[in-house]
Amino acid sequence: MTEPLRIALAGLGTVGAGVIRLIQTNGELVTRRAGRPIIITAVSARDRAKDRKVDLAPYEWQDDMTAMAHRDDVDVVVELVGGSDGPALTLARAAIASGKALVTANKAMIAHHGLELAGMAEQGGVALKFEAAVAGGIPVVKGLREGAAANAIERLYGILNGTCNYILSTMEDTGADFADVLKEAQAMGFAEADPTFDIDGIDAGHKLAIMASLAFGTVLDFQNVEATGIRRILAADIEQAESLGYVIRLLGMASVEPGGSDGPARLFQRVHPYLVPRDHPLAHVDGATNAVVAEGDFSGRLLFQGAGAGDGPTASAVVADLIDIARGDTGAPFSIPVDLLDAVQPAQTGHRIGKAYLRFTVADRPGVLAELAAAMRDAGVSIESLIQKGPGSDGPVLVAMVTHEGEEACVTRALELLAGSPSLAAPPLVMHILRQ
Ligand SMILES: NC(=O)c1ccc[n+]([C@@H]2O[C@H](COP(=O)([O-])OP(=O)(O)OC[C@H]3O[C@@H](n4cnc5c(N)ncnc54)[C@H](O)[C@@H]3O)[C@@H](O)[C@H]2O)c1
Ligand SMILES: N[C@@H](CCO)C(=O)O
Ligand code: NA
Repeated sequence: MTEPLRIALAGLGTVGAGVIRLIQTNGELVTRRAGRPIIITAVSARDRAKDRKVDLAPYEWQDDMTAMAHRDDVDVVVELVGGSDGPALTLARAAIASGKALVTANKAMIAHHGLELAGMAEQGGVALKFEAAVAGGIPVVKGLREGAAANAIERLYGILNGTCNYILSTMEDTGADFADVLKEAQAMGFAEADPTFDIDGIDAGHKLAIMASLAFGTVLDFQNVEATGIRRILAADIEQAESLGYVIRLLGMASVEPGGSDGPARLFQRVHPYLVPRDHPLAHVDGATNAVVAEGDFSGRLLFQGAGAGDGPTASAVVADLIDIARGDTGAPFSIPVDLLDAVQPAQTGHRIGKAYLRFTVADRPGVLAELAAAMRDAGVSIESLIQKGPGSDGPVLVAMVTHEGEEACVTRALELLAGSPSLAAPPLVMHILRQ
C-alpha cells in the first residue's frame, strides 16, 4: 500500500470536529480518490475534556499545538483554530518552515498573511491550501485556480457571507427588523466569534480579497477593500427595493480597471449592500447560502453556489484540499507564484458609472422633496423613480430614490450638498444597484 498522508489537526470546534467526522465516515472513499490513506496522527485544541460528539480516542492528544509542526510523523498541519494572528499564524509559519504542508479554513489569516505564507510554501516546495476559507464548501478556490485558469476574469462578485444573507433574506420574508434577525442568525451558528466581522462586511472582505488575487493575478490587498455592512438597512428599504423590482444582498464585487492613457491598471474591491434585479440568479440565493459569479472572457458567466459555512460543507473543502495534497499538488497557492503577482493600486471609485438607491429620512413638511430634488439637480444626479412612505402622523417619512446611470461622484456630491440640512432626520443611506 502507498504511504499514508499523515495529518495533525489543530482546532476541534465546528470545522475540526466536522473534518474528523468526515474522515471517519468517508475514509474509504477518500483513500480511493486520494490514491493513499489520509490518517490523523495528532489533534490539539484548548479543552481536552470537552465532548465534541466525535471519537478522538484513535488520535494522540497534543496540548501544545505548535509542537505539531515539528513532529516527524506529520506531513500536513490542518489549522482550524481561527484568528488572523496569534496562535493560528504562529502554527502556520512553524508548519511551513519545518517543511509541512498547511491546510487552513482561516480567511482572516489568509487575507492578512496569505502572501507571506504562500511565499514560504513556494520556497519550501510544500502545499498551502485554503479552499474552506472562501465560501466554505463551495469549490471556488479550485474553480478559479483550476477550472477557470485559462480565462481573463472580467468581473467577480457574489454573496460571501451566510450570516448577512440569512439576515437580509429573513427580513425580506418576515418584515422583521435587523436587530431581531441578527440574534436568530447568531443562534444558527454561522456568525463569526465577533459578529461585527459578518455584519460590517469584514468577513466578506477577507474572502473577496483572497478571490480577487486568484482571479486577477494581483497582489492580495485586503487593506483596500471598501467595506460597508448591513447594519443600517431597514425593513422599509427591503420593502421599497421590492416594489422597485429588486432584492437587497450584501455583495463582494471586484474587477481590474484597465489603465489605458490614464495610467496603470487598478483593482476595484468593494463589499456593499447592493440592490439586485429580481431576475438575476443572485436574487434567488436565500438563507445562509453563498454564491459566486466569475465572468471569464472564454467561459462566460460561471456561477458557484452552495453552503458557505457549517461543519459538513467546510469539512468537505478541507478534506478536498488534503486529497489534492495526497495526489501531489504543490503548485502556487495563488495560482501564480507570489513574486509574479501584479502589484496594482486601488481603483478610484468616483468615476464609476452605475445606478444607486438613495434613502432619506426626512421631516414631513412642505418643501422637503423640492430640497432633495434641487440637490440632485445641482449635483447632476438624474432620478429614475421615487417612492415616499410615511407613518401617516407627524413622524419622519422615508423617501427612496433610484437614480439613472451616472457617476458615483455625483451622488456623493448630492449628499454633500444635503449634509447638515435640518430636513434630514437621519443620515441618508446609499446602496449601489448591480449591473446585469
Ligand atoms: N464555522 C464555519 O462554518 C466556518 C466556515 C468557514 C471557515 N471557518 C473558519 O474555520 C476556522 C475555525 O472555525 P470554527 O467555526 O470551527 O471555530 P470554533 O470556535 O468552533 O473552533 C475553534 C477551535 O480552536 C480551538 N482554539 C481556539 N483558540 C485556541 C488556542 N489559543 N489554542 C488552542 N486551541 C484553540 C478551540 O478550542 C476550538 O477547538 C476559523 O478560521 C473560521 O473562520 C469556519
Ligand atoms: N461567518 C461566516 C462563516 C463562513 O465563513 C458566514 O456567515 O458566512
Ligand atoms: Na470554498
